[in-house]
Amino acid sequence: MALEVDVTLRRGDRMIAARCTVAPAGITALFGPSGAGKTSVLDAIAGLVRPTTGQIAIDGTVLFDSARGIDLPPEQRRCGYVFQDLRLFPHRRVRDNLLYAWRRLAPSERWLSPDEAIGFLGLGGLLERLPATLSGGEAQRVAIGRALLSAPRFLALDEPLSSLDHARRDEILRVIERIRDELRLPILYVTHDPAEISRLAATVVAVGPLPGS
Ligand SMILES: Nc1ncnc2c1ncn2[C@@H]1O[C@H](COP(=O)(O)OP(=O)(O)OP(=O)(O)O)[C@@H](O)[C@H]1O
Repeated sequence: MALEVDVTLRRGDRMIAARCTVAPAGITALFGPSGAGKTSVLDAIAGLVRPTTGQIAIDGTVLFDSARGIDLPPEQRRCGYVFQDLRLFPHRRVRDNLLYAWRRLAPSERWLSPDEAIGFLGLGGLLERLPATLSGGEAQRVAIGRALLSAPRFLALDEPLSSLDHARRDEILRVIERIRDELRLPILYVTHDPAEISRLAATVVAVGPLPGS
């Protein structure tokens, strides 16, 4: 499944442009300096911010088309979004965070079971914990698990290593590589770190302001 994105969007007084094809398997990195608009582009793809113009489609399904007035709500886009600040539900235990979207899916839409996700991410010992008691790496794995259990067509990871120490970064990088290689899910990966891009062998898409804006 290829995700095709060609949009412009307004943020405050700036216009941001993004054009990319996210490959069916592998990692596509949205790269650019702080404030370039990378998170805004993920938000637009996920359906949280409405672009000014353009189209977003995945495998023939149009998620957004300004000219045709198509703007699918987030839950129909099936974007597994892992926010930079994770946004785990603080009052729900890990188990209930993981199952939040999964419980709302039709059984036919589910392609991963909770047991598979828990095993894949090594979350078995954390299920009764509240998010406030988790380490940064554990919380990141729970957020990735919650996204995977929402039966996504693709995963969007916003600077997933930014709040982690060196050892935890390596752990999460290995998780992301296994999602790429074993689950073979398209991954859109926001970073401003060239080392992450070369380690993940990602295709790079530059995000920046529209010339003249
Ligand atoms: N809700 C908003 N209203 C107005 N301007 C915004 C809003 N959100 C973001 N911006 C502005 O839009 C621009 C792009 O922000 P965005 O967070 O998308 O950049 P980024 O490339 O992800 O940055 P970072 O790497 O620092 O996370 C910035 O100038 C930011 O100040």
